[in-house]
Amino acid sequence: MSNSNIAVAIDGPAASGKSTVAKTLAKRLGLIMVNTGAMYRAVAWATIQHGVDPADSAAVINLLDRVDFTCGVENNLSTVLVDGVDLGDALRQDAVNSRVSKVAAISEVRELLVSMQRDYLELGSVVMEGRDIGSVVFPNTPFKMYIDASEEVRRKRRAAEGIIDDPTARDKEDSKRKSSPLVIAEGAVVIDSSEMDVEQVVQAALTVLRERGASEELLAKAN
Ligand SMILES: Nc1ncnc2c1ncn2[C@@H]1O[C@H](COP(=O)(O)OP(=O)(O)O)[C@@H](O)[C@H]1O
Ligand SMILES: Nc1ccn([C@@H]2O[C@H](COP(=O)(O)OP(=O)(O)O)[C@@H](O)[C@H]2O)c(=O)n1
Repeated sequence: MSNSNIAVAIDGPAASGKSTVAKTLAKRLGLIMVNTGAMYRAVAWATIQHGVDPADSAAVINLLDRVDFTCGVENNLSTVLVDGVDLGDALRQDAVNSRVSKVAAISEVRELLVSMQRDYLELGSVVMEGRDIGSVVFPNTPFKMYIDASEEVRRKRRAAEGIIDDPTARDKEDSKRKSSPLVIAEGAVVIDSSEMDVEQVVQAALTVLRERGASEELLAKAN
């Protein structure tokens, strides 16, 4: 890593609880929380906006040159602007859910977004969540976790949010891609959150940081 900022990498399948834990951990430790799924969702959203078939790689790659994707931070949370607009909850809509795996399978899309994700470390220490953070974005960080939960629990958690999305169906579609599929990164600690509440998962994550040598100064903030 280029400076003393640290990266906490949190990966796992859809609706396993990654964003919830990443947000809580980042808030307690005063770190920037980066939601990388929102960036892939932003590209999927742009394909809708511009009438581009998300399965047409050449057309999606061409779109990357025509649309401006800007990542930033607001209140210690990552933001993504598409041609200057923060899309907020529109990124969680059904049409985005059904397109996002297709754009995420395109290597050029991943290269652009991975480079924007790495740039966050210039701004400060981060808790970053996604599918390939420990394996591709920050393979050298010691702070790696894979948050899992059973299919049944994940379906129930997403349904409780009132969102039309079958997280396990999207995972199956994601698993078909050749570049950067979801894997348990080398050295990642697996936390099965099926039977845990949010606080228990956060405590398990803090234990990983402690055991992997995070500074006392950082850990003291969590108390
Ligand atoms: N340990 C947990 N116990 C119960 N519900 C949880 C837990 N972690 C997350 N949730 C809930 O499950 C849903 C999905 O969590 P989220 O953090 O969005 O998952 P992901 O980022 O992995 O897709 C949210 O409604 C969240 O409040
Ligand atoms: N690092 C990442 C993050 C998300 N993604 C893609 O983006 C989609 C949406 O990610 P997300 O994190 O918003 O999804 P949820 O886990 O919230 O359902 C995933 O299904 C993947 O197709 C990815 O390929 N790599």
